[in-house]
Formats: sequence, structure tokens, C-alpha cells
Amino acid sequence: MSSSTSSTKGPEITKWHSKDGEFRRQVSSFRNFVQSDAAAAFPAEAGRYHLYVSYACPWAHRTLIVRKLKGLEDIIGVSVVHYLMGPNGWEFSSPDEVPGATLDEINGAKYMREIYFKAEPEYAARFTVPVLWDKKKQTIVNNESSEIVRMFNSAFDGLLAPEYRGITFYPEDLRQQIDELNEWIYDSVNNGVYKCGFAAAQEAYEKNCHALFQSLERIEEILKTNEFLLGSRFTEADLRLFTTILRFDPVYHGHFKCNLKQISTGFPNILRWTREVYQLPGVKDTVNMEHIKKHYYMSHTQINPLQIVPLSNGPNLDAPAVKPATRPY
Ligand SMILES: N[C@@H](CCC(=O)N[C@@H](CS)C(=O)NCC(=O)O)C(=O)O
Repeated sequence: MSSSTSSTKGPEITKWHSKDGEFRRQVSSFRNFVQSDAAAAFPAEAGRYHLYVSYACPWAHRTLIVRKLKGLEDIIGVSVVHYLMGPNGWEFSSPDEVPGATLDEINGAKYMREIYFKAEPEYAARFTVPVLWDKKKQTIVNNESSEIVRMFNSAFDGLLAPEYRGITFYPEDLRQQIDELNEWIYDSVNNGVYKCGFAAAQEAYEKNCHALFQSLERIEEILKTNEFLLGSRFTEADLRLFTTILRFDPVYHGHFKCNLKQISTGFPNILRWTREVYQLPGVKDTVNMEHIKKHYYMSHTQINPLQIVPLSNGPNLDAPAVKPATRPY
């Protein structure tokens, strides 16, 4: 599909807010599940599914981390878009042109939108990442990160080496607590930073910024006594929060005006926890701060028209995660 015809379809790429000035995230459209059962519509198979991500995107980043920590890299391939989201949305580039990016070896698309139209010619919503693609059925299985994370957590276990099979980030005994944390953290933190950054009215910005920092204070309290959000185990709740906190000082504090405090100077326990998560084996390989910074500061020209990218990458996450001397864990 040529980009000139495709660009007339779908919503305007930079139209982020509603009439009242509030940013509202659309609901994802493709909601099927890969299942371990061989008779399922989308059964777990090695080499069948392909993940489309942006290194910049916190939602896509969640799926990359679980793919890594669950040892799924040989089973599920990945394509990485260019950091810049232009008028035609996400675009593929060769790694020579943009280090870290890839071409689309699976569908040969130039733009992410072509993959959506291949799956659904009448598709009329946003062309978001992540996307989990089924090479056999030639369609999108799912484009909702929270669900892709759940699938990666267990659906492919039958294909994995024993050391990965037992790993779960959504253990039975913590499910209710994980779901409860996810709910308020999604609303006020993960999505909260976007509600600050894309607010088009002072009141909407202030309301969401206060709610964001109230939640950060609540998280800081939890991490004062807990190593991870729910104690000694790293769970899905940590994973989902991490991709937002990683971007906080270098991006959201300035670009999205989330500037009542910084993580590095204002939240010592969140900083300690961020370092612990970053230093879990494999996690830092999924972090590309150049894509993160350039994406936000250069794509959102409605809030940063000169596309200047600030220098700081945020706190040094390789520094030791210093636990308080009086730690109870
Ligand atoms: N609910 C989705 C949200 C994904 C999302 O909003 N991704 C952004 C990048 S951070 C995107 O691709 N935006 C493109 C657009 O809205 O046009 C998920 O969690 O998977």
C-alpha cells in the first residue's frame, strides 16, 4: 500500500486530546490470545508469531522485557520501528540508517499502518505498537501490551527450556494484589504522564499532575519496606511500572511537564528499586535511551516544535541499588 493513499485513512496522528482538553487513550482493537492448547485458534508454536515494537514506547517495552526474561527470543521474532513517529505514523528503517531499528522482514511494510490494513482493510483506529502478528494466519493476534505480557508469561511454556518454564510474573497467590496495583498505577502513572503531557487545558494538566505525584508518593512508601512492589518477588506490577519510571527523569519530567519532583532526587526508594529492576539479568538489553529521548522530543512537535533533545539520560542505573541500612527485607 502506498503511503499517500494510506495516510488519508485512520485518525490524525497528532490529534491527541478530546474537546475538554483531556487526553484519552483509545481501547486496543485486536484482542485474541495465543494459548498453550494445540487446538486453540492461535496455538503456541515456535517461529509462528512476530512482535512489532518501538524501543521508545513504554507499552511495547513491557512486552520486550517479558520476551527476554522468559527466554522467548528464539521463539518469537521482533521488528523495531524507527524512533521518529512522523505524519504516517511508525516507520521501518534499516539499522544502518537508524541503529537499533530494523526493516520489516516479515511483511515488507514501510509503515506500521500497512500491517494494520493487512489484518483489517477497514481498520479506522490508531496504528499503535506493540503488535503481535501471526505469520500463519497473516493477521494481528493482539495489540494490547497488558495482554501480550500475560501470553508471554505462560502460553509458550511448553516450548521453553525447564529453567524458563517455571518463571511467572503473575503468580496465583498474588494475582488479586497485582490487579489492584495495576489498576491505579495504570490510570495515574503509566497513562497519567500522558494525561499531563497531552493535556490541552491548564485545569486538566494540574489535576492529572497532582494525581500522578500522589501515586508516586504512595509507591515511594510501599518501596520503603518492600524490595519490589509486592515484597521479595518481582512481578508484572513491577514490570509495568518500570517502563514508565525509566523514562521519567529524562523525558516526562521536562517534555510532559511532570515536574513537581524528579525520581533521582525526590524518590530515593523508587530510585533504588529502578536500579534493581534495571540490573536484573537481561533487562538493560531492552533499554535504548537514544530511541526513547529522540522519539518523544522529536515526534511530538505540537509540544516541542524545535525538536531539541535534552542532554540528560536520567540517573545512572548501573550504580549499586543501595538498600536502606534498616531495611526489613
Ligand atoms: N493500549 C496500548 C497502547 C499502546 C500505545 O499507545 N502505543 C503508542 C506508542 S507509546 C503508539 O503506538 N501510538 C501511535 C498512535 O497513537 O498513533 C498498549 O498498551 O498496548
